[in-house]
Amino acid sequence: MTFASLRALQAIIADALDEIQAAYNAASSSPPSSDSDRDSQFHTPSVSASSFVASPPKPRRPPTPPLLSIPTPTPTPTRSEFLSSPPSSPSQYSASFSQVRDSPRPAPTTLGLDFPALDAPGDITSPSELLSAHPDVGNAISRIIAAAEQMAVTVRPPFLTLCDASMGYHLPSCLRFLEATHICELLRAAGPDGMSVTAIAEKVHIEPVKISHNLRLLATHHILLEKTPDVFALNRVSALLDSGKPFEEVVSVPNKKYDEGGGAAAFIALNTDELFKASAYLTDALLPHTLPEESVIKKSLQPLPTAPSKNFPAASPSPLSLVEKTDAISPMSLEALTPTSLAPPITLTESTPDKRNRSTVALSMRSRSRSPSPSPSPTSNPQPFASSPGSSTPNLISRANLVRDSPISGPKPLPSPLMIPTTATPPIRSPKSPRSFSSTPVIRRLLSRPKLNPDTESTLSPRSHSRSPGAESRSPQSTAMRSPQAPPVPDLPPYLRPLAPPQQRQDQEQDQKPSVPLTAFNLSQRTASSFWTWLEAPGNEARLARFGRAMGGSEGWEGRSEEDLCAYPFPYLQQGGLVVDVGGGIGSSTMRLAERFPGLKFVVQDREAVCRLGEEAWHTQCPEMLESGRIKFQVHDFFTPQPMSTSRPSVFLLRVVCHDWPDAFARRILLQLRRAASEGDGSGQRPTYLVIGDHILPYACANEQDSEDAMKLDGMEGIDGAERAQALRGVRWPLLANLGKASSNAYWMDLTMQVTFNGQERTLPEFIDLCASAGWKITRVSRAEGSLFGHIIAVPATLPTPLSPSLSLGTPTPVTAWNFDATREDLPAEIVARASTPALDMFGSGRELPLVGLGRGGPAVEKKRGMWIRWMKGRGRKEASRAGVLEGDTWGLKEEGQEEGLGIGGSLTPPYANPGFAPSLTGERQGKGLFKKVSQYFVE
Ligand SMILES: C[S@@+](CC[C@H](N)C(=O)[O-])C[C@H]1O[C@@H](n2cnc3c(N)ncnc32)[C@H](O)[C@@H]1O
Repeated sequence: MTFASLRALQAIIADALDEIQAAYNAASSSPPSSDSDRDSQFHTPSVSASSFVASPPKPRRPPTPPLLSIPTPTPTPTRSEFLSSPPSSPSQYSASFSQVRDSPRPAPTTLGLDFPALDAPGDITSPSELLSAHPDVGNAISRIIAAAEQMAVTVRPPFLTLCDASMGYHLPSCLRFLEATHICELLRAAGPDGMSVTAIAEKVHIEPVKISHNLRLLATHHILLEKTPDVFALNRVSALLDSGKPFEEVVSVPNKKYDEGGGAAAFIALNTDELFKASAYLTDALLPHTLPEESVIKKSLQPLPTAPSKNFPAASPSPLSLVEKTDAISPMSLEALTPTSLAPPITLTESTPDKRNRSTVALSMRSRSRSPSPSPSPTSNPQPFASSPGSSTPNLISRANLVRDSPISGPKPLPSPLMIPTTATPPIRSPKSPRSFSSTPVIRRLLSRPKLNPDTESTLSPRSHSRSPGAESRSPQSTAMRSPQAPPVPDLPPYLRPLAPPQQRQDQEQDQKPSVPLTAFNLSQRTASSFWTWLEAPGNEARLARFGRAMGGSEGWEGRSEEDLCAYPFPYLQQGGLVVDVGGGIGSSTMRLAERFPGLKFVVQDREAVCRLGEEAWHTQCPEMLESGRIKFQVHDFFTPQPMSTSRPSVFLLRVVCHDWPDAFARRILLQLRRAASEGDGSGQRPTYLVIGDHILPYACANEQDSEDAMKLDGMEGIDGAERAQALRGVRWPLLANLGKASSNAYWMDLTMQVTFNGQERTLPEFIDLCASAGWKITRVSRAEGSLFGHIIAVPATLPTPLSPSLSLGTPTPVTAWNFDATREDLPAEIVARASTPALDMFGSGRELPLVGLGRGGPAVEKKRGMWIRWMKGRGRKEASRAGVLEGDTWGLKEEGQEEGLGIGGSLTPPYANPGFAPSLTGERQGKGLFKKVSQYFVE
């Protein structure tokens, strides 16, 4: 059957190619002049207003076609035949599959308009590029990608497939290198003949051999073009990373690199930087016992032990010794010596050059290492790997520190033009002796601070690690690193500059206790802050700005056709209707929609720092819309009630917001919108529509339950487009039901959400449940071709009853144990101490906690458990209700009089009734947030 399967895949590719070619041929006679012209050629189905309200189910899709007969194999072309002529058309096999084709395959005719070429930068406004975005073409493209990948994996030796998958991490690394060094700007200027690595090296001051190898990996993956040996050029893919600005300009004003253009470069830079690093910690975050608390950070702060140990067998050479033996510093040695993510990348963080003082970072490092400045207060800069407030410079690592015993051989690097001049010198700390966790200033501050929520908390970061007193004796290097007589620091190439000096880092580490890992992101950045807070921390300004721009770049997920825009209910809204873009970022979606729907008004809500950036961007790009008042930015926390006005909004838009949050939080956002929504009056006045823009994940296998009955059970009945959203168009044997590789983007994003936020992309049934739990009924679903990005439209439905205490009390607060700071005086001291660490901010993680000590903890554990129970019985319940931190079936209070679960969460079993388990572990959803985490402490 394997050959049959391979031939079927081959036929799928051939058919899809024929379809694309026919579309191009048809278009070449009258190239599309605009989206609407183009769409009309393809008879884009019109969308009626009624389709946005509950509609009867559509006819089911045709039954699965019968399995295919095995086609006759073709003779294999000889090598000379292959080289002298194109291989015979695979379409000759297609006849065998005509029975399963979705539509008749158009016969290829004379080539007219050509498909965009891979080997040259394309003009995204050309008819050829525009046509490639048409949904029908996009669908054919998806089938080609899915079939080609499946075919490749089928024929490839499994070991090599695994090698490819397991070492694919170098791809984002090299992409980041390409983007951060602004090589695309150089290559654009060089034109189609490309640029040699020697010439590139002169500009970026990185060894030519490193450049060529990094770029060749990208060329091997069709992201760049190696025109001739060691000469590289942009192609259709890498051209997207080009800012369009001169190289010198992006070097001297890197913060402005993303201000124009489509945002793709910002999106790729974001992905390949903080998000990529977070992913490396996915398993560590899920299996915390594989990475004992603190060790992850200690590992990065001290040389690896040379003595045999459980984690590092003696055979592993110390990275320091590696450094000593080499002239250059490898990323691995840096990783071993420093936290992985360290400071913002050099290309992002610095301010514009100070014309008065063009001293470089390296120069300032030199002077610092000769005469350290007095130690500032330990709490003066809570961002250990970021710039000091008021400083334009991130903390830096001294290359000399790393290789201080082995001076760098070879010519001294030239001052790099990528180096960002700075006027500020980061503070340097004098060594301090290790202190206990609770006596550190930051912990004292945390213990005494007022009520917090996850998005206002201070960053507690890697410097919080106390070093063990013996660390220094194990690490002679570390003593030298601290020496004020450290040798002069050579100039650093830009990609090294974000790294924090070991001396500074080690000193800072003594100030704080580390956080317990929260998400993979938290582990990777050594911060207990939420991603959003971290992004707003001093020193991350450029990352924050980049994030906003990156969201604009993510528009590529959405289709560009009229049909895709019709996914929105906007054409049916009254003139002057108000669209509230909730968590709208800097307003990238709003900008696109405002241009397309001039009769509507928009409010973009977000966090204060983001709104500020948004306003700046709009003032530059389209000030008239702001000035006319058609668009407004509004600082608003979406966990709190919507600001109410006399008229209710026509639409609440939540684009790529729900996926940032676990269910309990997403539900809270939706509930707030539901409370502010108009239900409509059934005659004329429309309800407030909720539009969710997120990926909608199909299963990777066929869903045998795709029957009408199953749809009913899943709540999909009456949802226009539900069927199409479940079963992808064009899928046929032997393709995966989700079109495999063609859909991988959505599944990458799913994992990105997990590692960064404990969030997730969702399947349609998951969306239906989520919406229903917050009083919304989904009425329509549509999905862009090729990306699985979907638009879900919902209307107000019955609110769940009883409303959660938080909502009925009107005190919706993001649910984390931080909230319990408010009640600290009532808590046992042990809970206070624990709850005051960021460890409790779980973002509602549903991950299972280790059953440490359960049932075998002896009297000590029993005593703790007793304390927990007493508190829960007494103040806990009352305070939880008052603070409104508990909600619904998993968080919420039981009705008065119900004793189960000590009144907390109907699904929880009292710990005393089942002493073998922590309270959270018997819950339907494994318990969340405070209860889960606090319970953990009581069984540890
Ligand atoms: C993934 S971005 C999406 C931005 C925008 N919707 C878009 O598609 O371009 C999520 C946004 O949620 C915002 N956000 C996070 N927490 C928030 C909160 N509590 N209240 C309001 N906005 C918040 C972030 O600042 C960010 O801009």
